Amino acid sequence: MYIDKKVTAIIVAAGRGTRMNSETPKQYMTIAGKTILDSTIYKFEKSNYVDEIILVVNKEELEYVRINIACDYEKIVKVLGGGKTRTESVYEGVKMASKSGGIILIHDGVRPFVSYKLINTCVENAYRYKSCVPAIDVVDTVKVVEEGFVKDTLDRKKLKAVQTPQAFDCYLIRECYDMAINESKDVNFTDDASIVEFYGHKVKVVDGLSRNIKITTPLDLKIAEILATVY
Ligand SMILES: Nc1ccn([C@@H]2O[C@H](COP(=O)(O)OP(=O)(O)OP(=O)(O)O)[C@@H](O)[C@H]2O)c(=O)n1
Ligand SMILES: C[C@](O)(CO)[C@H](O)COP(=O)(O)O
Repeated sequence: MYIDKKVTAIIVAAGRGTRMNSETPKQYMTIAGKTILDSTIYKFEKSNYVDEIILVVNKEELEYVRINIACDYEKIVKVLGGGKTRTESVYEGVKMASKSGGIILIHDGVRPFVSYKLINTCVENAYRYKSCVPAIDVVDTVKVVEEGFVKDTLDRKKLKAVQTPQAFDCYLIRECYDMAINESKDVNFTDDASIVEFYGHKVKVVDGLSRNIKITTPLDLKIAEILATVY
């Protein structure tokens, strides 16, 4: 499909990886000889649709990343310092990318197994619908638990587990993020689409990929080592 808009990928990698329990932030851990962050950036560098990449990292690592990582990629146009939460880190990228007039992809730096096809699908659907997220079916039964007892069992047929990249028209995501940051600091948004939904916009859902895991825990790292032998 011909996309007559600039496509900017924001890769957020400013987290500390507390659930990984490791001194080195997980995005700098190595799998199959490459850091997780390098493997992630590579997918966007080689994507036919992506024109430029904005990388968001911890402020303390800015210099290191600029010198040792960013210079290896032609599409990285900016390395920015992130914030205390994922939302704050994404916002730094959104403020910069929204000047492009195009499409913004927002991706976790710790999802290196994203495919080129999924990136394309998200861009194409954001071009058409302004917002798009990839999602997979939930395989467990999900319950609402309060004070150690089940309050409710949710209808699994209606549930999806959402991944990144999440793709948006740049003006829409900028407007929603501006409002969220300025007005709703108490709301706990765990992904970017939630912010767009919160302000009443529809979000298109496309099929995600089981292998597109977010490397979060030591077990995920073991799974990632196996996935890296195949993808
Ligand atoms: N302040 C933050 C927090 C998270 N992230 C990024 O958002 C993605 C998804 O977050 P998560 O897996 O939760 O990473 P961490 O915050 O590092 O992990 P934890 O919650 O276990 O500390 C990661 O690429 C992470 O680096 C970020 O850019 N800025
Ligand atoms: C954005 C996300 O990856 C979608 O599944 C997820 O919500 C990030 O959550 P985290 O709390 O930063 O791990």
